[in-house]
Amino acid sequence: MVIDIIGGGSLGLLHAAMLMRTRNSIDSSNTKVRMWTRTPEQAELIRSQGIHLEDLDGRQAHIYPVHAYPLAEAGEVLERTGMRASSIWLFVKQTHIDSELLSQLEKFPREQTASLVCYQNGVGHMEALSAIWPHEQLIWAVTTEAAKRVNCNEVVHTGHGHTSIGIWEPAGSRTEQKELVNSLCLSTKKLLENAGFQTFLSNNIEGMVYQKLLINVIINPLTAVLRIKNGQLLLQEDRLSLMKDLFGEAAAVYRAAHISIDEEKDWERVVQVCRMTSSNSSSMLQDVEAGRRTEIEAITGALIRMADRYEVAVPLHRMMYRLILASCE
Ligand SMILES: NC(=O)C1=CN([C@@H]2O[C@H](COP(=O)(O)OP(=O)(O)OC[C@H]3O[C@@H](n4cnc5c(N)ncnc54)[C@H](OP(=O)(O)O)[C@@H]3O)[C@@H](O)[C@H]2O)C=CC1
Ligand SMILES: CC(C)(CO)C(=O)C(=O)O
Repeated sequence: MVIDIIGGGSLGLLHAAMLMRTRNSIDSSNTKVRMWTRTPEQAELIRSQGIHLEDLDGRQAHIYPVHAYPLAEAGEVLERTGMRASSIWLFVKQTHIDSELLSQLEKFPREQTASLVCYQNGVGHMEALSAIWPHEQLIWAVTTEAAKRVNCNEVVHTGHGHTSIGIWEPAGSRTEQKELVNSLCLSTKKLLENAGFQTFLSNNIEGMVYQKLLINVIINPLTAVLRIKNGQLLLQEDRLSLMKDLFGEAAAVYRAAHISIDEEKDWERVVQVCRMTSSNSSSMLQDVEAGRRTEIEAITGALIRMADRYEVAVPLHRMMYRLILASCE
């Protein structure tokens, strides 16, 4: 089986390296990994030098060889090798999902039953992706693993978490092909577990998405504005009190929108993720530092839109939203 990884950023490089490392050591199955990057330069670098992975204990691994190509050349490359895709894992940001990427994904040579595993934080992307992919084959992956790309072929695993996967069912739709869906989810879980990622199957994946959103609306903008690592949020009373206030506003929105929330457990989860990913720079901080567009629209923006719909006041989240917009070039 071939796994096609789209996006050679922090999480994409981490997953490619961990999947390949498994294959090179214990996995006797025939799993192969192909990487698809935005630029030909990154693909060339990965092909010629492989990927360097620093794991959580500081151990280094050099993964070589790695098949890597620019996504724009997928049609040509796959026609030449005669291998169509069956499991595509998408590691781009919400901000990268534009009409060009959607069209490249739609044209990606693949089996009829191919799944698209989507790792994005925030909400909104599944609706966009369902326009070009059968929703029963769209797998939602919600992860608290953390990674930081240090250059185009080097990545550090900065935090251990867990990954929940499940099928996206848009409101009012029904999943017809239950057997196919189950086997796609099970095979994805097995691949992740073999690679060392703690993974759960969820039949309430939307609930997990909102649980994760609650974590991201607090950690991401705060770390990006304060320019600190996740663990540093817990080291000072003023930061903790800001986190609690942001949590309180978000909880009020969830209650108004009838999204399940357990205030004690969900708050503990936010603190736990800060601890488990303490040395990570959140993905939003990585964007702000690199002068890239952030995912604020899909994270805090989504919460604010929900708050507007249910007429709940969220002044602090509005301020975080404005501060992030103001801190980007
Ligand atoms: N980093 C983390 O610890 C975590 C991240 N997440 C979420 O996972 C998702 C990915 O995050 P992360 O890995 O940090 O993001 P990065 O910004 O590090 O990586 C995104 C990658 O996508 C590539 N890309 C963009 N457009 C295309 C395209 N058209 N074709 C091919 N590749 C493309 C970018 O290429 P280029 O570099 O050339 O621009 C970049 O390498 C986000 O939604 C994030 O919120 C979730 C949990 C933790
Ligand atoms: C889990 C966490 C908070 C790790 O930093 C993340 O989701 C992110 O950075 O976007």
